[in-house]
Amino acid sequence: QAALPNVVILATGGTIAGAGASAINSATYAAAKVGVDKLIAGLPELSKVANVKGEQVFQVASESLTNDNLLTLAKRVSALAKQPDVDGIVITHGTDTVEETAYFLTLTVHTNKPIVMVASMRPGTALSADGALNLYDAVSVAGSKDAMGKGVLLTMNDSIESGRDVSKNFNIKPSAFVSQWGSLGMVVEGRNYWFRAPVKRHTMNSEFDIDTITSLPPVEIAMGYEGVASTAIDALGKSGIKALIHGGPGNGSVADRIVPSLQKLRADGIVVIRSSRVPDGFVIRNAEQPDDKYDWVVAHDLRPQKARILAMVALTKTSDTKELQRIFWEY
Ligand SMILES: NC(=O)C[C@H](N)C(=O)O
Repeated sequence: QAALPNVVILATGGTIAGAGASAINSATYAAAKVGVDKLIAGLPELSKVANVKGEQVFQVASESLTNDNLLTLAKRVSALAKQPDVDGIVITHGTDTVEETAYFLTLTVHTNKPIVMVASMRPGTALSADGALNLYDAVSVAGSKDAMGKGVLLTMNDSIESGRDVSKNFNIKPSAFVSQWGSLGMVVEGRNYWFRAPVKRHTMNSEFDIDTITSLPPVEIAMGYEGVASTAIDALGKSGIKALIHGGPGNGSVADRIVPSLQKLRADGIVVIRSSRVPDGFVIRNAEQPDDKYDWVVAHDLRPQKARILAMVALTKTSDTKELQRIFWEY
């Protein structure tokens, strides 16, 4: 229909494509079972808001996605966004790592067209399944002119979240996704209500471009906790990584006994990035640890898993720690 926007749904699996043995199975089910054509056929309401086409990119639970999957997906999104007959793109995804993929696309895809991630906490076979409405909302947001230029978005539970800020903060409830700086808006009955816009660099304003990225450097995460030993950090230091994210407690603090191991990594040319495992807040440079003296980078407000995504992308351009710190402030 000429009056409606053209939206492509890229399907990657997850619980939104999941199936359980019975309707009471809201938590026990197999993810990534239902194909995109069946998802679209099961939701005839989509044809009222957009001309929808589906493409099955992967069929996996999101905890099993790889760096290669990220590159494949982002390159496909970038190619579609360049097509004049595509107005918006929806990506169905598992909830476990959707925040990581959303941030990767935010950093690397150069487009103003809406890119909307969507997921569900319950499989479509369960009572009160949340996937159908979430998908309807995603398609309607992806087809909206007012969603352009706002970076990669996520629609879950009536909310429109920033792909940069959003995190999974609860592992069962449909209200699982929260952005510490607030939702961008809400989508209700196919209409968008906006309250904020992102200020960090994204999509069109990013210095990174998926069309020129062919591989991602290995970056790993080590957590901090009471009684932590240096075993994991020492082993990772010998594994060929280019950067290590330290997910420390509190303000991204680091146990005294771990500091020499992190200094050894830095002396060996590995970038050390100090982040916090606390869900909200941000890490301040030279508070807790002398980052200038040790030549460490701080992850600003990014949780360890998001800091890893930015580190991989940034390292495709530079390993200069001053530049990396600038990038962590700006994105
Ligand atoms: N709700 C979900 O989608 C969880 C699932 N493990 C996934 O991330 O694929």
